[in-house]
Amino acid sequence: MELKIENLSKQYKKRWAVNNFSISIGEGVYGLLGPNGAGKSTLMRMLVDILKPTSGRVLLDNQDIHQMGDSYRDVIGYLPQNFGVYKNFTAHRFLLYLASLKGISRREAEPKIDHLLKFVNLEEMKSKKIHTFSGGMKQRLGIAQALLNDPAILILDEPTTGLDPNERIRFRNLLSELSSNKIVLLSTHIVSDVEYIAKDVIVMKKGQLLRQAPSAELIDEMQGKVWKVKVTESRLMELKQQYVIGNILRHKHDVEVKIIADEAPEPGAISTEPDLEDYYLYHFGEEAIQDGTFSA
Ligand SMILES: Nc1ncnc2c1ncn2[C@@H]1O[C@H](COP(=O)(O)OP(=O)(O)OP(=O)(O)O)[C@@H](O)[C@H]1O
Repeated sequence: MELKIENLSKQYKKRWAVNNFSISIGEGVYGLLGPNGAGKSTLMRMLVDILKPTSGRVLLDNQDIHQMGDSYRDVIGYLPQNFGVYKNFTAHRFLLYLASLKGISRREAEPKIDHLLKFVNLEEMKSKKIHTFSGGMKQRLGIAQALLNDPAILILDEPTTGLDPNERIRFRNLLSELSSNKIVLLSTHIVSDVEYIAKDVIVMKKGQLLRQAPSAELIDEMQGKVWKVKVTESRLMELKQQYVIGNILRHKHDVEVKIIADEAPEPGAISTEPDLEDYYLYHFGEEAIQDGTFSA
């Protein structure tokens, strides 16, 4: 199975939300990474064929998805970013309702719903109303609804929003269980969501593709660009004006700071092992800090 995006663009008035974007993905988990406004949601909405591209096309095994119509919708599962749920429905009734919208009969849906609720660890919530659910539970219910038609392609728009660290880990494990014979594309601006589980990280900047590569390859590009220095608070203030700063550790008498820079920022700077956050910081700098990329 191959999903091929060819020169896809979307223009809103004068702004290009997605600009000449081309990638090709096969089975496995792919992480679409980029700051707020990079164009991730717009790209995903075109991928599920609910938004018409200004130009370009998407092919599934060489067939144009727009021309495939319902036969494409049958193989797609989608979790939109603002996943509205019917608060007064129980989890069971909600899934039954969505199954009927997807053309699945009640007889077929009932065992599937039980299976999915078990899979997303919501068995005990089956008869509970959705307004009693935590953010993480709602997201997991969102995954369950996206899986109702046993889709071969799963598109998840910021699925970890609002999840606490435990729920995040549970969610990641759930995804890696799913991915063996599916194409799973998930968008996020949280680096740690995709660092370990994604086959490839697809980095998006201002509507364009910056890179598609395994995270190890992106990390490797950062060798020799990540530094640790110990400085005073006042020197730190100066460094902040000049460099992209990573983690700051405050000790009793000094401050240990991670700096992303092509060359040693200070005479005593020690070169350290990079990670994917460093790659992201290198390319998105302050933007990454402001949009909460490192808050998780
Ligand atoms: N319906 C619309 N009309 C006009 N501009 C839009 C519309 N939808 C998105 N945009 C603009 O297109 C750009 C890309 O938005 P998009 O929502 O795709 O980004 P994103 O990477 O998903 O960011 P976020 O994580 O904040 O949702 C933004 O500048 C946004 O303001």
